[in-house]
Amino acid sequence: MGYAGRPLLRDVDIAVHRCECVAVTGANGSGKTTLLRAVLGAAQVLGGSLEVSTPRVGYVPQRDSLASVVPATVGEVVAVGRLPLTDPLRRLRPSARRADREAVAAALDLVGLADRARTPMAQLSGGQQRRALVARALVAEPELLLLDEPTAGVDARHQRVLAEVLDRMRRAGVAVLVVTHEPAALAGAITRSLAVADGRVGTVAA
Ligand SMILES: Nc1ncnc2c1ncn2[C@@H]1O[C@H](COP(=O)(O)OP(=O)(O)OP(=O)(O)O)[C@@H](O)[C@H]1O
Repeated sequence: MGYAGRPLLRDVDIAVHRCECVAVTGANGSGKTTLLRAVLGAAQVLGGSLEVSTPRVGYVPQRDSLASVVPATVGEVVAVGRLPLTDPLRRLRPSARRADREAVAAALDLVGLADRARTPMAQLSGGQQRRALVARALVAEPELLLLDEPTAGVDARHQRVLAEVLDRMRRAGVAVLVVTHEPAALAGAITRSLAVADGRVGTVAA
């Protein structure tokens, strides 16, 4: 896996199954984000094969500079997460629109931003923006959830909430792959750990 034909990670042999929450740790620049981006098709798979067995993929990016500069409210940013679920014709139906609204409200409530739906995204703090991006991934009702440092800049209380949410999703059958520098914060959810170093992905003993 890599960029512009140059490999960053070699001999990657991993599988993430339903009901698992797999943590990926490693030094800055080791290739953790690249691993997630390869799953999304945004980094190159230069050899071998990569199979994603569901179209329902939720993604919490490490940074989303666009989300914080476009003049959109928190509710609108989170609602974008529903788009893959709804074809344009379905979205015209009041019942579908109501389901979308309810999903957005429930996800905002879960991440503690229920009262911020109408606030411009750019007016949220860094940690609040990360929580909104988590909500955006949740409303997609993902079967595979990819998160890139979701606890960075998030206070202890909301880190605990996130760990509970991830654990609940995992138990409900979601496959979770989370890049983190703070595995202790998500210990309640993580079932297995991988470490990226020297261009390779290794298993971390439990
Ligand atoms: N789009 C890109 N094109 C070329 N090289 C890139 C691209 N994105 C990242 N890289 C390089 O790939 C390497 C790994 O980056 P990556 O973002 O995967 O690291 P990381 O392990 O997630 O780091 P961090 O802990 O700092 O987030 C870095 O040297 C980076 O400069």
